[in-house]
Amino acid sequence: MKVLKNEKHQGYSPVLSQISDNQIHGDYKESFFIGIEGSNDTPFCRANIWPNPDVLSGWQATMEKYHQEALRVCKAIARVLALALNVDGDYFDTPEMLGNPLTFMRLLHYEGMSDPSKGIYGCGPHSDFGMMTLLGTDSVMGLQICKDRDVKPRKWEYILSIKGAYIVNIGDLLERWSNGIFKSTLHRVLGNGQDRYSIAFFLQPSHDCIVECLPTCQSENNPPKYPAIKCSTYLTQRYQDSQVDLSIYKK
Ligand SMILES: O=C(O)CCC(=O)C(=O)O
Ligand SMILES: [Fe+2]
Repeated sequence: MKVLKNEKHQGYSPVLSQISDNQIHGDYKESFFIGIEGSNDTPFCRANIWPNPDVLSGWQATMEKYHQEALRVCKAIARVLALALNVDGDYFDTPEMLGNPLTFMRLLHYEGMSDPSKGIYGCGPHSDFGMMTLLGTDSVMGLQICKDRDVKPRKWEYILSIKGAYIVNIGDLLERWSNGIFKSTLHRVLGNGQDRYSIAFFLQPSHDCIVECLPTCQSENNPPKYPAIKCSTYLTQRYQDSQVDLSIYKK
């Protein structure tokens, strides 16, 4: 499974290779990243790296099916979110918005014991960058959320995993779109010494989508809090900020 990752972060990432905002150590997790297939010069798209089918037969097809179904679920949730924001249910269903979404999937394995006082985490505190994340977890506790990131000291609450249910995290681009009506969820993962496995499916708008405050989320007394930004510009910046120098793994 340890197919080396490439510069576009596809494939396997070892423990300590990813770092969240304001963290000293990397995360105590290993992961396998599956992005969208594309030609090498398309930003955010690249041929995925798959394990040898002789070793894991049928794995690629299973992952591709999961990817397709997770996208279907996210698009259905996007319709509910649109109605909640007082725009048409199909508001996000345009080619510019969710027509060619930048969807990424990360299969995660956590290990070891976290110690937040020493900055040691399974996954350090962060919010996801995109529109929303569909998270499937096993029954090992670990995920915590902070409902109000501005209250200090921060209060962290465990999220129980419910068999057969997904956790949906609001991402930063949806916070921008909704002018802060939907707040992106600050979350982290603590290791408790047990192995923990999860699958995160990240939904991000189309590459050239301009994410700007929805007409229904602003008024004279409530002007847009964030400037309009192109999805790819925003994501490039956020991904660059969260990666440890990849060159150390290219031996
Ligand atoms: O594993 C989890 O429960 C959370 C994963 C996560 O937050 C992420 O990969 O962004
Ligand atoms: Fe996350």
